[in-house]
Amino acid sequence: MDTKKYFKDILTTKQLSIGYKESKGPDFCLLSDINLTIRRGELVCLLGPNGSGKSTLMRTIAGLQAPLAGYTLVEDIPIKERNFKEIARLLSIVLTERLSVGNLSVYHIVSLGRHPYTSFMGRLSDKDVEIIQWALEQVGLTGFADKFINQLSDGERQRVMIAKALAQDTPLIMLDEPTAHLDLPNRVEIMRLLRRLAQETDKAILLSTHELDLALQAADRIWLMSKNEAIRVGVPEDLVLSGSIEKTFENNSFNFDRKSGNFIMHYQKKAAIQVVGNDVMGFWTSRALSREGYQVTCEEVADCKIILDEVNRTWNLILKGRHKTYTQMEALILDLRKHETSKLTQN
Ligand SMILES: Nc1ncnc2c1ncn2[C@@H]1O[C@H](COP(=O)(O)OP(=O)(O)OP(=O)(O)O)[C@@H](O)[C@H]1O
Repeated sequence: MDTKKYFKDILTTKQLSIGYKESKGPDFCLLSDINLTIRRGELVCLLGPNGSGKSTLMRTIAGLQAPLAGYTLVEDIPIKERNFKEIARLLSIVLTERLSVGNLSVYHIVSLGRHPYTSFMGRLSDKDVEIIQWALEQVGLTGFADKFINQLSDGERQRVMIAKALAQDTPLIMLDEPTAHLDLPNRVEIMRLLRRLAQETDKAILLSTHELDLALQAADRIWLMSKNEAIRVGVPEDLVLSGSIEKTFENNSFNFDRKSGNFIMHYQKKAAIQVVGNDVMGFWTSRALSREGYQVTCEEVADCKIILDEVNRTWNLILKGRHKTYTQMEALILDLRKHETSKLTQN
């Protein structure tokens, strides 16, 4: 592998300030002094809560919105010194909006990606045709070329837009929330596809997303945005271990659990309950009990424990000296609720 090429910076921001110019009064500056780089062959995920400025940053980097200060270099030249055609050969963008051009074929849409290379008449050369076919192949849509956009699912439409970006043949592809309208299997597929493309085509791919879980699994690096704070950059594991992810998504209703990589909802806390057994059944039993508000522990709790039998899939509840065996979690939960209600009545 040509490692020099692999680590080459495609895009760099220098003391960039992003925000909005106000007609009256001072500018609305979201963040200043942003210094970031994207390298060839890497998938970078831009993460952050709603309103932290992800779209504004993406638009500013792409030159669609003027920075308040600073500038962006694409392949070492400031983007503002490049003309439209040059930029279109360096950087392609897939935006969130759903395509509303139902009467265009998949092939036609993907061929628009060749625009920066075709003549004024837009005639496609043999090379253009070859690249369009390659792009369709990359996203698994070879047999879809003649289909109209309105005949496709959301996942397929998104792949068409990625194929168009591939046909544009730019070293950097930017995608604003590419998984926004998709169900879980399609979200995973799109992330897997983008990761593979970054690795195999040596392109840099930058995407903004709310999919923390997928980003942690797929990204080479994460740009972590939160309001009025410098963007934190790092491989996912460094950002998790340093507590940055936890801090960014801190909330009264839930928290990010570093150990499991999951968000844990906060519930009203009831008494402690001991769960004996920590296999798969133990995991799901603890989940259900936490949702019910119990503080689940593996420490001894004398008058309230559940012993799991993984082999027979039964729950043995020992509550205030009484024993009862359950074959369904639901029945156990209902009994615990009854117990809580009777405690309240007694009080
Ligand atoms: N055209 C605009 N003029 C002024 N302020 C704007 C404009 N567009 C967005 N903003 C403000 O800029 C801030 C960042 O918005 P932006 O859309 O960049 O955030 P985001 O992280 O992409 O949010 P989301 O995750 O909800 O898409 C918000 O406070 C928003 O209200």
